[in-house]
Amino acid sequence: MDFITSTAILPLLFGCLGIFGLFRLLQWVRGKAYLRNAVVVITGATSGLGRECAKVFYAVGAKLVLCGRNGEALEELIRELTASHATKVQTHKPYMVTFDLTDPGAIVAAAAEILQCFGCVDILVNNAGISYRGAIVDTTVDVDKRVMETNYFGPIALTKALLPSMIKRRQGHIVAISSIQGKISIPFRSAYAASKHATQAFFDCLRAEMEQYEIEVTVISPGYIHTNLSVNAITADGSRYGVTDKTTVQGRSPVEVAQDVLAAVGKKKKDVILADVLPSLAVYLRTLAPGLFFSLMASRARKERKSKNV
Ligand SMILES: NC(=O)C1=CN([C@@H]2O[C@H](COP(=O)(O)OP(=O)(O)OC[C@H]3O[C@@H](n4cnc5c(N)ncnc54)[C@H](OP(=O)(O)O)[C@@H]3O)[C@@H](O)[C@H]2O)C=CC1
Ligand SMILES: CCCCCCCCCCCCCCCC(=O)OCC(=O)COP(=O)(O)O
Repeated sequence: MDFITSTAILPLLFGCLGIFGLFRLLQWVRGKAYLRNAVVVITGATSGLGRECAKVFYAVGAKLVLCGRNGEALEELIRELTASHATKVQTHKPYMVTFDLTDPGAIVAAAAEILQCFGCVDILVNNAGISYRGAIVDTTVDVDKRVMETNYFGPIALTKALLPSMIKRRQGHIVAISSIQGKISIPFRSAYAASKHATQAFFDCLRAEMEQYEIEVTVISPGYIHTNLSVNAITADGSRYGVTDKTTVQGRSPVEVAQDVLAAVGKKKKDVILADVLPSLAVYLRTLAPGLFFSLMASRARKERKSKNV
């Protein structure tokens, strides 16, 4: 046995590890080359994950178009990016476009401005979004619409405005930052979970339809991230939630998640879950044992109602 181990298994093992390592290295080099000088549009770049994505894409030499509603925050980010010299590759001063994703006219104008300025878009990262907290019975349909407009109709409108130029070039990559709540629905998040399920469905359809043009579609579904998402969430009556939940505080750092987003885009992944074990398992449970999953969610709703005395 010792003889077999030393003469056959170990060299085979090291050989496999070597090939795997080489494969990973090649993947990494190809990913970096794919992103260098690429025109990358990032929505929701003023804060949280979008801001950190801006930093990692900038550092690999992408030509950034940073989008958001707050022009001052975008200017500050551009100042911060251009002031840092911590990268070996040639970087490009980002361009900024301010618009609200709930305004269809502004989206069309923003897309036209970007195309006029850069001639094309290589990668669109649909990151901007808002969350929601509330019971369905208390929530006005206006609130449902606001969440859908920001998280679903806005991103798909921007995607549609940029797609024709990608199709013409037979080149492009659309990224949707969804959520684990695009795969499973948890109580008191109806509008948010619905908007993320719609996102998942739309971009899955898009991926299939765009294959003939060699346009890539990546849907990324993160678990909790420590950002302003919860504090900026809207409630049943449309007011701001204003609280940073414990789950948000305990979430992953947006710096790390942005690195995972960069890697997923560089590898042209189609569908990525960036969550801890329990939420990831919950996705499988929802498919394999839906009855059990629904009981767990009902119990979660009972507990939450009790803790809030509603
Ligand atoms: N944080 C988390 O736990 C998770 C987040 N996600 C997703 O990640 C994405 C980024 O969120 P995150 O960074 O966490 O949250 P933040 O609240 O920190 O960032 C949200 C971004 O979206 C922008 N935005 C919101 N509404 C609009 C609008 N109407 N028009 C244009 N831009 C808008 C905000 O810009 P402005 O400055 O204009 O408000 C801001 O830049 C979202 O899609 C979210 O659903 C997914 C899973 C988990
Ligand atoms: C085989 C055993 C399986 C055990 C499964 C147990 C089920 C556990 C349920 C876990 C639910 C996880 C919910 C995760 C939600 C999440 O990560 O959402 C990300 C967000 O988008 C956060 O937004 P929010 O506004 O809700 O903070």
